[in-house]
Amino acid sequence: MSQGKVVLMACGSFSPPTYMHLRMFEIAKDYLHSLGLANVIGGIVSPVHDAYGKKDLVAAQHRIAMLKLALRSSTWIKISDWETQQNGWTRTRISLQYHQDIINRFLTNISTIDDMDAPNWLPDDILNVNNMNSGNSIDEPDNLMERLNGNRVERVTVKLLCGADLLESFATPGLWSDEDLETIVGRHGLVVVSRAGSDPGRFIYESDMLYKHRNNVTLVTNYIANEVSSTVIRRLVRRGESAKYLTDDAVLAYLRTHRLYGATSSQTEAVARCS
Ligand SMILES: Nc1ncnc2c1ncn2[C@@H]1O[C@H](COP(=O)(O)OP(=O)(O)OP(=O)(O)O)[C@@H](O)[C@H]1O
Ligand SMILES: NC(=O)c1ccc[n+]([C@@H]2O[C@H](COP(=O)(O)O)[C@@H](O)[C@H]2O)c1
Repeated sequence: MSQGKVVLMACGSFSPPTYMHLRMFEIAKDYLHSLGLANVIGGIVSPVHDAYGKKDLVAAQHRIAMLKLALRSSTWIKISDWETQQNGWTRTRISLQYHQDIINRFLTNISTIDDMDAPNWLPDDILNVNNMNSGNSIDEPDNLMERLNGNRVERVTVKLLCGADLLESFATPGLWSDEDLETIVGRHGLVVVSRAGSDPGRFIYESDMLYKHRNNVTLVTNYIANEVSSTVIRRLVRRGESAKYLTDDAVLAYLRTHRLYGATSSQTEAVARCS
């Protein structure tokens, strides 16, 4: 059954962004469309706050700058700096809910956000509200929204897009609250891209909560497996080795210019000579 209009949101460090961080959006969108599971109308990358404190997490300003470079050719994936602008780390449930609320409020033009400028992470399709609302059926009518707007409005669901390793982190004691997971999986939904060394199907089967909500979890097999990760890029950069073709050249140039992850000036000069 179609899950209606969906925005895919990926949360993470993106320190630095890799081709796989962006590739997973394309793989997921194609899969959902090809099976008629959902109409993906946008993608959001939400880098985590500096206070998340993960090893090698460089300042959000750098991670966002690198994401902008990596995404400059994308027509549909936007970057939200909302998490990075908060006073501290934001739980993923809160972030999903925030972005979903803003999108749906924007669509229905509820008075509380009348004077709100459209955030720059808002998918282009959302901005074109008239197109959004023409001739669409409603899967789950929201009477409040209809009453407020006087129109038939199809709500947008923001789903968490992640790799199978993030799904498996749900079992790490103390990392996620049961209540948050219930909301993330039950109300938003997950789109999980396979990753070497993970068995998300088994993981779902072995979790009562995930099994209960399995209709709201889409597993996407990445047949063009690619195990590039931020860790791999940081390691290569630290060792003065080439990370070319694992992420955008402009991202590599940026991290060298700013001496991130132990990049050295000689690497900077080498890039400058080659470009
Ligand atoms: N190669 C990959 N295949 C599938 N999903 C991936 C891959 N690399 C990253 N992801 C997903 O991207 C999201 C953001 O992850 P994150 O920023 O932690 O990237 P990472 O490359 O795994 O980072 P690090 O190496 O620093 O742990 C997560 O949902 C993660 O599962
Ligand atoms: N309880 C939670 O909401 C929770 C727990 C762990 C990680 N996360 C999120 O998952 C992402 C994980 O990123 P890393 O894989 O880089 O650690 C981050 O965006 C982080 O905020 C959320």
